[in-house]
Amino acid sequence: MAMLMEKWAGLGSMVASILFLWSMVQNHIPETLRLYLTTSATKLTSYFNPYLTITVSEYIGGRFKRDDLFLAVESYLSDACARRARKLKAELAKDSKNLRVSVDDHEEVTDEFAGAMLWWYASKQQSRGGVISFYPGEEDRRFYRVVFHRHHRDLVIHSYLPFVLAEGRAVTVKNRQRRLFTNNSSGRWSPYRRKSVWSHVKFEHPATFDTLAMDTDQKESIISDLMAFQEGKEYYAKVGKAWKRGYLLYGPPGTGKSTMIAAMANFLDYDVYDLELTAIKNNTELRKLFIETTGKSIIVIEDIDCSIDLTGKRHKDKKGAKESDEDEKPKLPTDPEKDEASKVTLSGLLNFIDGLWSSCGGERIIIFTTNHREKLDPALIRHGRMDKHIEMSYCRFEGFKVLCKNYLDVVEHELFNEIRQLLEETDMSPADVAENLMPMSKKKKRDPDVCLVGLVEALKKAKEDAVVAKAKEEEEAEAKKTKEKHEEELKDAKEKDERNDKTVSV
Ligand SMILES: Nc1ncnc2c1ncn2[C@@H]1O[C@H](COP(=O)(O)OP(=O)(O)OP(=O)(O)O)[C@@H](O)[C@H]1O
Ligand SMILES: [Mg+2]
Repeated sequence: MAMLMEKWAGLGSMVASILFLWSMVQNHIPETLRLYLTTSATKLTSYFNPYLTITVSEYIGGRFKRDDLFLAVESYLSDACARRARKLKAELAKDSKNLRVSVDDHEEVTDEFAGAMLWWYASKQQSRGGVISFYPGEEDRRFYRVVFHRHHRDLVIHSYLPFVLAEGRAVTVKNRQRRLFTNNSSGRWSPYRRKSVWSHVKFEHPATFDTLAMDTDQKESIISDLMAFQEGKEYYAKVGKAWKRGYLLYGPPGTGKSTMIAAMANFLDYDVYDLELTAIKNNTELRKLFIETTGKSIIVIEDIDCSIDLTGKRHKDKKGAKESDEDEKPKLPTDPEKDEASKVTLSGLLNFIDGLWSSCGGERIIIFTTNHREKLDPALIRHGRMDKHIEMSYCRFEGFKVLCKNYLDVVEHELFNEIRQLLEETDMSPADVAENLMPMSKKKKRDPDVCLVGLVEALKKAKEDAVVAKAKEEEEAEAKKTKEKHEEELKDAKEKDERNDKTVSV
């Protein structure tokens, strides 16, 4: 035992001496020789070692921004490989409500791609002693390193790494907190802060296509349209069109236009830009706002007919006809030169939709909503600008069944036949139907029977009101007609009298 101890002690002192000697040599041999020795050692190892290594560092070049590939690798490994790792770390991702679990430093995870085995390590490089840096990441430079057999060199560089980049980006998009943007009035724009033109809050609307009450075929058609758009990157590039699509949602108030936008955003996982046209002074501001939007987003202009007067001006101007004076809304000049400084023009808006500025990226959906489609300029809503026109209509039985299931968990009821009949005969918006299915008074609680009886009563009342309103309307129309006829007769009589007077005087 004593001999063994002695041997170990001797070995220890020998190692210590070698290390000391090596540090002395390092300090005293010239820089070039040291470099030469290191390079030769690397060459020698690589001769015997068939494995290659690629390092992906956290900060490269512009030190303020984390490298895109690094972030993608981090997301990819957390999503695809973390289950195989035994040392993980968890953190609350920035801008996100989710916990993010990723592979911890010095932990190895294996991955397989097209028959090739790959080993990933996460690690960090300590900064040179005592340096306090202003730049983020300067103290601890984190990196990921992938090791693979040199046979797979081309596969890894040309296929695997691009695959990791795409997958990692997709995971990042999936996990991000989506946002609802609204445009600030230009008085609040700052020339120094690029992001001051839009303000945002978390987008947390719970609407989905499952909770949306509407005709099933129409719903299916919208969903397949959205899916085709989302997967259509190559197609749009092939036909030479900007990767964007326009939807016009029209219908009476409370029929679910805004809810549909939220359902679309949730379905596609997109951000929403709610563009308030009345807060914009001119086309230049409109253009700037558009440039500041990002891809994977829905740009919405709600109640387009109310925000600004865009109705039929092009036609009137073209024909040189007089402008109608019934409209009290602010007038929209068609000629940009005339009032460039103070107005958003129709042509400005058309340019906006046509994606003249699509050089700043694709994958955008533009949605207009209106209660009065007929009031809009046909140029604004022609196909190519608003590719799909979606009518949101009054609640019919199919829509009612969706609401009934969502609000009351009821799929069958003895009152359904009566309700079906009443819904065919009465125009009631889904918002009003929903209101009847969700009574907030304590007395009624959420008893489905009580709610449905209440709905039947409301529908009957709406039907009676509609009959009364129609009768009144007809009465008014009749009275107007009689009045006009009477005026006409008076006018004729007056003219006749005048003619008679003239004949007498002659
Ligand atoms: N088709 C629908 N499916 C499910 N819920 C609906 C539907 N339509 C309306 N609602 C309910 O009614 C409320 C109002 O709907 P929403 O704001 O989407 O109507 P809108 O068509 O945008 O109305 P407006 O024209 O006044 O803007 C929503 O909160 C939603 O809960
Ligand atoms: Mg709305």
